[in-house]
Amino acid sequence: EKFEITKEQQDFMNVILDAYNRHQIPPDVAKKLLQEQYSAEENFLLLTEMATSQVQVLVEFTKNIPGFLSLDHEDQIALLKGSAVEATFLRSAQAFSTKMPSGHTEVLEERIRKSGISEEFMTPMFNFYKSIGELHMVQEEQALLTAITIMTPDRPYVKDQQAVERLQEPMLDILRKLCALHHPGEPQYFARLLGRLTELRTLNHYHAEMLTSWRMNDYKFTPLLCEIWDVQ
Ligand SMILES: CC(C)c1onc(-c2c(Cl)cccc2Cl)c1COc1ccc2cc(-c3cccc(C(=O)O)c3)sc2c1
Repeated sequence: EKFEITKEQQDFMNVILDAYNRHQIPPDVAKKLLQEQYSAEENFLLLTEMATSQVQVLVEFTKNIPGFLSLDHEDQIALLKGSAVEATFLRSAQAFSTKMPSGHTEVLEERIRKSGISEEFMTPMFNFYKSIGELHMVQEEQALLTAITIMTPDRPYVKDQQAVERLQEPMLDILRKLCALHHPGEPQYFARLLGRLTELRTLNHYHAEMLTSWRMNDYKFTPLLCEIWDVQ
């Protein structure tokens, strides 16, 4: 059956979902969103802490994606560096639409809007957050979409793209079946999810500009972010 999820696909899905739920931003870091001051510097520091913690979460989640650790080591790094911003956009978008307790969402939006990011990037960023929120993804879809984003074969410097494709394709097949299962009234839902992945790629470009303008204003990042984003 085209939409029947097989036993091994269900097992695979449970591994991804468990990893996705196990690795989260520590509550004390997320809680800080409510406590600290609202100056641009304070907001930037908080968001830097969130992004740094998020990258650590991303690395742990990625290591749990079946097959990732058997890839060429340099390709593992290339996939993480190539997907870090997109995965963080997905994760923070999901935090906006589902995870955050109500009230945190406005605080997070306020801090992002007042953290030295220029106006021109706010529109595409918050349009993306809105478009993710409107999808009402279930947890399995969120976890799988993040894993699929990480396992994108055509990232810069990936040598064995076929090996990455072989890991991404089975996840796309499970996602297609999950969409049919969880959104029976919307035959186009899977296509809409894939459309978000295309939108994510454009956000990479805006993010690179955000980094440049932060650096021009002498904002500092953590060593982990400098390494994964190739800055400084
Ligand atoms: C250095 C810093 C200023 C920065 O540079 N670019 C970006 C960025 C920005 Cl603005 C937007 C998208 C992507 C990136 Cl990369 C950032 C800040 O990134 C953030 C901002 C907010 C959140 C919320 C998270 C959140 C909440 C609850 C729960 C969870 C969870 O995973 O459980 C996550 S993560 C996270 C990471």
